Amino acid sequence: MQASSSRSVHLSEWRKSCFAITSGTCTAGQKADAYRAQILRIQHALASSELSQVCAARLFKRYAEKYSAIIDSDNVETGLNNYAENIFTLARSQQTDSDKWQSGLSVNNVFKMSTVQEMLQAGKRFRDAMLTPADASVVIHKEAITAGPAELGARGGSAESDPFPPSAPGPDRPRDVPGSSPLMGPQSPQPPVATNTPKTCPTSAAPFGEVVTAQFHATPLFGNVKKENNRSPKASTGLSVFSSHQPFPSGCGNPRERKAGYVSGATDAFSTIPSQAFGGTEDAGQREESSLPTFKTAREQFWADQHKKCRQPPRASGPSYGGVKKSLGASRSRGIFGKFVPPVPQHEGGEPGGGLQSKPDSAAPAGPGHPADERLKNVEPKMIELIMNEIVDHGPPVTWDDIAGVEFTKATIKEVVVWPMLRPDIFTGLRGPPKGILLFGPPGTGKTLIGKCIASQSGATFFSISASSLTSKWVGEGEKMVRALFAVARSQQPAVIFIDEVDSLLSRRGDSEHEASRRMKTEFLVQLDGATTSPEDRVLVVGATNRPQEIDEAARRRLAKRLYIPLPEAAARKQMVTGLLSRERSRLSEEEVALVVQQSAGFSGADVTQLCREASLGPIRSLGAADIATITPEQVPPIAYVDFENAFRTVRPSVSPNDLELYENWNRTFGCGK
Ligand SMILES: Nc1ncnc2c1ncn2[C@@H]1O[C@H](COP(=O)(O)OP(=O)(O)OP(=O)(O)O)[C@@H](O)[C@H]1O
Ligand SMILES: [Mg+2]
Repeated sequence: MQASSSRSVHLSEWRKSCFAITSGTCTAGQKADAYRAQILRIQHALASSELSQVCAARLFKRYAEKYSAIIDSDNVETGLNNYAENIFTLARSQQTDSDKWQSGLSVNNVFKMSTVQEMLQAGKRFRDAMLTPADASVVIHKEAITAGPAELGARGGSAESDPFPPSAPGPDRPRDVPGSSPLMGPQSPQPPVATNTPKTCPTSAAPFGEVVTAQFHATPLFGNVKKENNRSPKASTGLSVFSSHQPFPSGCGNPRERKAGYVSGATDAFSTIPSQAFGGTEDAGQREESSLPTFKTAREQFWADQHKKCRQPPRASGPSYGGVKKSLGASRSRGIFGKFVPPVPQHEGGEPGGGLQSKPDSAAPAGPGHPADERLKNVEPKMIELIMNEIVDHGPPVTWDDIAGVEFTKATIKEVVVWPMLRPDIFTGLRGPPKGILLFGPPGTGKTLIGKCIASQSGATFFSISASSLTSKWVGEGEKMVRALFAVARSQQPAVIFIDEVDSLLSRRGDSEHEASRRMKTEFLVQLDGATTSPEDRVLVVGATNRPQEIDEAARRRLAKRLYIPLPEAAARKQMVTGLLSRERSRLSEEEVALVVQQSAGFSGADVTQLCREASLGPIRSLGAADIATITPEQVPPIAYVDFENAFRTVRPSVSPNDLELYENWNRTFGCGK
């Protein structure tokens, strides 16, 4: 009964104020009063559970916007241009003494406020005591840390989000009581509780921050101090002073911002997370910090110093092994210099684990003369990074025994790649290794496999480069990429640059060819020739191709060791077949294996592998579909000769006799084998 009568009272008041607002005869001040009254009524209704939170939030937002529009407007007829005073009034639930809604404060006399004076003094002190920007930052933080917690602790919450001083009247200061509305204390369903309102007004911090920042911007040191000030004890004091009803300048700051803050703050206030009410201010501070470059934090200064150090040559580094492909840079924390990956390790002062690993059996020295840096000084860091990504460091290791046949080739490669890496002191002068090797032969004979074996066994930094990695990643700059490649390889020596399908990179230069492509090839030849390298440099280029006749004649000369990788002979095929069958269950007799070897004459290594794969599927095919679903691996029948017979029906040699003749001719003409 009582409740219904109070509701009807509210309703009639509501109607009255609605009429006052819409009548068109009331002044801006009256309208603002009416809106304010409505806002307070909404708060009251919410506190006494007459309105749902959703409904109250919606109404509050609506009236807050209208109210804000009037007090912010500088139109003398429709607005009050008196924001701050009215916010105070709203906060206190009192009407201002000033009938005219004019603030006693002006922009000038705001600087006489003790709080503002304090801030200015603090700024001056910082400026005077400034040693470096980093030091200043430390001071600011220190102050915030030393003085802040006491105040925060006393308040039992965020000083920023609670504009009330500890001395504010207790009952009217609802704390963060779980389940209670942030607007109204749980035990205060009394009409308008003014002290709750500031929580709905994050703008209470905004004008403050704006004034302070405007002053501090005069000195570069405080270029981005806004956030610090908001956090500093002085900022807290300022907020306390502000909320303890000290006058504050009106008209400072952008009314639209204030309005937005007010309205969003109002919405926040209706959420059940009071501490969010001031979140927007904090974020804004962070954004602002990043946009003002004049001030460096200690961390930024540290990074800048580090960066300077990185640029300076002194980096004693031994040659590094290329066990780092992809992991180089990818696993690093790059910090603010994200893109740049130093191509050589930083043993001193570098990031732990960030650089390259030490090459275990590295023979070549890089040493204290920092040759790596010297070599790379004219190379773009981005290109260095791309090249470093071509270093091979993973994949299953391939041993020399995994390569069947090609004994002469294997011996030659050991001679020119492995031993010189092990004993550079012996392999000098005439015994010095060649600068380039060309592996050529029919497809599927193991050229790439040999490349992988060199990568695993040589102990050198192994760059696996394809024409596409030199051209497509850096369109039109292939020439520079080639230069970068050799520069990086020299810095990582001993190094092997393996170029699979080298014909696509070093095909004969033609008239119709694109200029960029020609230039890249020419650069490659220059680098390969060693004109730009010293005789001690241990960089070996290994090219592989199944189209040797297409290689540019100048490149052919530079790839001095041209090794023919022929189709595997019977012994090699046998080694392959037995090797492959040893990993599966099979019941081929010696004679049957010999038959398979005999029948596979003319097969390449890849063909033999394919034959064995096909044969291995024979036992499975003999099973029914139902058995395949249920059978265990052990129950799969072993591979038999009959499976090879069937496989021979589908697997054919991939190299034709005509093709073979071309290779053999080319080998006779240009090859260096026996
Ligand atoms: N001599 C060999 N010993 C063992 N396996 C071999 C040998 N030659 C070829 N193979 C098998 O054939 C596969 C293909 O070989 P690889 O890719 O090295 O041929 P390639 O000469 O590079 O061919 P292409 O000229 O077409 O690039 C290898 O993965 C390996 O399984
Ligand atoms: Mg290949």
